[in-house]
Amino acid sequence: MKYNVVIPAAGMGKRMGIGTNKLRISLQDKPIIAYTLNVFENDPWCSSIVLVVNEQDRDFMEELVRSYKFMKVKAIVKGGRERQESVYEGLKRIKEECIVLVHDGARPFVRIEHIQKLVQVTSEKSAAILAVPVKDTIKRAKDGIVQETFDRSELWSIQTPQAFKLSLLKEAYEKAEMDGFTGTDDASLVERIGHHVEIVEGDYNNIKITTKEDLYFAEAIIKGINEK
Ligand SMILES: Nc1ccn([C@@H]2O[C@H](COP(=O)(O)OP(=O)(O)OP(=O)(O)O)[C@@H](O)[C@H]2O)c(=O)n1
Ligand SMILES: C[C@](O)(CO)[C@H](O)COP(=O)(O)O
Repeated sequence: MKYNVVIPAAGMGKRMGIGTNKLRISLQDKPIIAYTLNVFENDPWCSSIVLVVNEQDRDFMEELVRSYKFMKVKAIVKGGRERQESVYEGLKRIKEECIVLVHDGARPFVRIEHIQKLVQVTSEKSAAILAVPVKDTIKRAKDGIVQETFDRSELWSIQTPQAFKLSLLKEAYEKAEMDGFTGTDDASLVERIGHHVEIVEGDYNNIKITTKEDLYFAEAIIKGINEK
């Protein structure tokens, strides 16, 4: 079963606070983005990768793709100001109907078995996302006062990849642009045009590297993988 993937990597890593794109940070001598690309390069189901970058990082990313021999990277595309714009630019490069995945460059530890499970579900249902059950109790608060406590058994922490039939995702992106809607993930754009999105359970190691403490978790995950 084949798919193409768009990898948004054009962020500025503001919450990391190092003044440069966090995806350039090395974990054990390899940049974060190289871990992410490596997963898809090694998945036989992945046909091609569209990598979305910002102009400041273009030379770095091109050199990285060359030196690590990421042969599946077929296009390196200029991103936008928000993640949603970057993904949209990437999607425009994929023309033929297919299953398309969107995966954050900042999630380097996704596993091939979960990607393939996601693709299988998408081939039947057209839209599916990786997620893990929420472990904390989640409350909604206003001005520091709790308003409600959610039923945790219904809550999921949403990850990427998120997978869709290409025409469905493009329709959702076009509609969002027309309506000026911004979501924090790709599935929310598909949900709002009335399409069901399936949850596929992944694992807790598929973290998004967002803030400095995530770098410690990332090192621990790499150590754990190497010890297996
Ligand atoms: N304009 C943007 C913003 C984000 N991303 C990418 O989307 C993914 C998830 O975004 P996030 O973790 O929020 O990354 P940043 O935007 O870099 O971080 P911050 O929000 O802290 O600035 C990352 O791989 C990031 O590079 C992107 O391609 N284009
Ligand atoms: C898409 C996402 O990974 C889902 O968890 C996430 O929402 C993208 O990044 P964010 O900027 O931290 O929301």
